[in-house]
Amino acid sequence: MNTNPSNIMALTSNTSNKKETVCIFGTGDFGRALGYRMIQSGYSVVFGSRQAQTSSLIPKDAEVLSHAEAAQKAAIIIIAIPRQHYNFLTPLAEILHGKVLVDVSNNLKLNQYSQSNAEYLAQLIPGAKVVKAFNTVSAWALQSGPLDASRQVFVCGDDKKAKQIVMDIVRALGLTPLDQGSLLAAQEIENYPLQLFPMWKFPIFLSLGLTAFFFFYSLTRDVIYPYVYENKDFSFFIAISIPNRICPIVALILLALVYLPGVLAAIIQLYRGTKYSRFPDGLDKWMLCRKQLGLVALAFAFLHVLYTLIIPIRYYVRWRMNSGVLSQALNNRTDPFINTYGWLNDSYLALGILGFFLFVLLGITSLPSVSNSVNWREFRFVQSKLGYLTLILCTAHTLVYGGKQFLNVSSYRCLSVILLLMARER
Ligand SMILES: NC(=O)C1=CN([C@@H]2O[C@H](COP(=O)(O)OP(=O)(O)OC[C@H]3O[C@@H](n4cnc5c(N)ncnc54)[C@H](OP(=O)(O)O)[C@@H]3O)[C@@H](O)[C@H]2O)C=CC1
Ligand SMILES: [Fe+3]
Repeated sequence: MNTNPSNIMALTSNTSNKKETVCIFGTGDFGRALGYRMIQSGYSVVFGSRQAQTSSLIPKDAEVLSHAEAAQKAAIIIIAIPRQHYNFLTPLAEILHGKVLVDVSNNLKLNQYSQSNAEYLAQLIPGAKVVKAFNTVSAWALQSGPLDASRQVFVCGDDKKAKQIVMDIVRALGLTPLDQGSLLAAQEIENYPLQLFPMWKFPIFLSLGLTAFFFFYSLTRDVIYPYVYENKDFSFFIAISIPNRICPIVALILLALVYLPGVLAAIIQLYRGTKYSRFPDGLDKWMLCRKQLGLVALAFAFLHVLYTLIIPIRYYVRWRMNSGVLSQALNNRTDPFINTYGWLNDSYLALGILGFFLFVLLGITSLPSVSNSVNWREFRFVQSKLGYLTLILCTAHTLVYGGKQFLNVSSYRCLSVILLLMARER
């Protein structure tokens, strides 16, 4: 029997071109895809299958044997079989003793079993060294080459050497191993593929909610009110004017929400007098999705910039400008130049430009490739100090633009439309 330590040592020190033999249990989609890729990378592959016959789908350089025979040929066995069939391994426990078993399995639902698949496997075959890996790459990604899809492979396991061997294989296949620690991490790793943008959910739903709210608010104020009380049709505002009002407000609120949880956390720590206690669950989750909140905010700010840049070419704006000029000419009057207005207008634009510039800078430094190249203190400096400065500049930009007038007019107009609706109901 081909058991362990010396065997494993031999494997790690093997640097010649022809790499060691790897055994794969299961000739399903994933087993075949992995086998194919391993053969390409120079490994010898033996499949362990219930039917020891080659089908045309199986890579032709691979051998197909019974489970027991195949297991004896290699020190590493990849179990490409769904968890519910794992009990067929129990009779093989003796052969599997001391071997590295790689669990690649996924479940159909989040936390489907109380125990992770990898821990279950370790419990079934106590003498084996179980390593969790490969579950986050799909059979499709393995076959379509390393250019597509995610290259990250999360690896965890209790035996350091076994984990190292698996990580070397991952690297040899052109993928990037990420050590996640002991087998306790398996549950989390098994949940990854089942999550759909977990960190993006809250920011996206929140921004959609805010957008809807401010849309109806502006619709009432700028379209319905003039239509009802002044019989004017401003419905075309829906295309540009209203979105351009929504974008900066939502961007600003989201950006503020990036920095609010930090402040709340500090208050909680001061109040409790210690930093060694857990934050409430909601706050914890909120803190974890700050980067995503910030990026959604940046997207809204970007839209606001685009909408603002096209203002001069809008028909409505050109018409208003022309008719202003005409009415001055017709009435033989010249509006005086007011220096204060010049200052107000230019400073609000300058604040907006600087605010947006810093906002983009924040977004860029949150990219992994950039944040990896700065140290923690530099990252903190950019994300916190510059972040607050961005928030201040953008808020000032909005306030100077006339937030006060906006709120007063808005609440008056919205209220009158609501009152009218209520009167109609009666
Ligand atoms: N498909 C994918 O993209 C991914 C799959 N995975 C995981 O890989 C594992 C295999 O998936 P996949 O290849 O898609 O599944 P398949 O259904 O295609 O293949 C499963 C294989 O398991 C073997 N098998 C089935 N029932 C039994 C049994 N009762 N006893 C022994 N062996 C059995 C069979 O192999 P044989 O006929 O040779 O005995 C079968 O081909 C799963 O745990 C899955 O979660 C992980 C990441 C991605
Ligand atoms: Fe603006």
